[in-house]
Amino acid sequence: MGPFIPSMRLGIYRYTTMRLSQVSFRYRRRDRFVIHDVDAHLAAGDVIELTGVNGAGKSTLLRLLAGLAAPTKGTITGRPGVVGFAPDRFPADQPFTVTAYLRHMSRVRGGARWEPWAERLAMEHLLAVPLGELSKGSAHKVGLVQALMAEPGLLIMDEPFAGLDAGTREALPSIAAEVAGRGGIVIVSDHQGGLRPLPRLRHWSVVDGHLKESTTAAPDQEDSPPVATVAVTLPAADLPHFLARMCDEGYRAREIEESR
Ligand SMILES: Nc1ncnc2c1ncn2[C@@H]1O[C@H](COP(=O)(O)OP(=O)(O)OP(=O)(O)O)[C@@H](O)[C@H]1O
Repeated sequence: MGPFIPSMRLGIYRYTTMRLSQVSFRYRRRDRFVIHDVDAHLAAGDVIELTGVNGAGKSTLLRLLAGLAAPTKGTITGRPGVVGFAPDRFPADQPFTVTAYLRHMSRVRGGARWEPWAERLAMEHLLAVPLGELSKGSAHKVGLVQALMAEPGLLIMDEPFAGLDAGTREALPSIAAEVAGRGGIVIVSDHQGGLRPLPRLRHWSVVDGHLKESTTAAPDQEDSPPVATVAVTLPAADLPHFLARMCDEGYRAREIEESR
């Protein structure tokens, strides 16, 4: 244990509830609606898996959640201030190397540190590569780093497992759990069950633009034993490491009040 440091900031403190009320969306006037009357709430610490067939409206819903598109009808409230969005198709047609792009995004994000994420996602060999020359999986990693670098309160990943190498696939559930452990909300569209190792994963499916939350637990959550909640007091400086360790071990852990 390190020395007690009386005050620290983890970046995410306010435990938000984000609400979608009667959200509908169409791309153009006179087009049909592709999202219909969605009511939903997302609480701090939630990790949500989103599924649906091609064209059901998953990416559109994620863009609405991220604030990249505005509902045609209805409202979305309580969106955390920092949103990280890793799109399904990372725009790789820009004339930058990976490093130049991530440096630029870091400046946009107020000097956020991207290097630890590049290291964690084993990207050193990609840093000098122009974006346009990246494989789909490598481009995804760059998209993930730009989404993660600013410690998002809302992290949205659209099909992040597609084309990813095994190491990064294995790292993603821990990363999602860490963001949730800091009080963030994580939403991931995924058909591959990549987040199923996480306890208490919520499951949403989009069917023809309608959102359904499945009431049946994922197989590995069925018959789960009763849970207990404990309070742990520790030096503030140890908090990030402690939360990461708990999340890595499959527990749901988060700070419940600001250190003084
Ligand atoms: N920019 C756009 N302009 C008009 N229609 C669009 C646009 N983007 C998507 N759509 C339409 O909206 C509907 C939902 O598309 P969306 O991409 O959200 O579905 P999805 O579930 O993510 O599909 P996929 O799994 O194939 O990515 C589809 O009918 C699609 O054709």
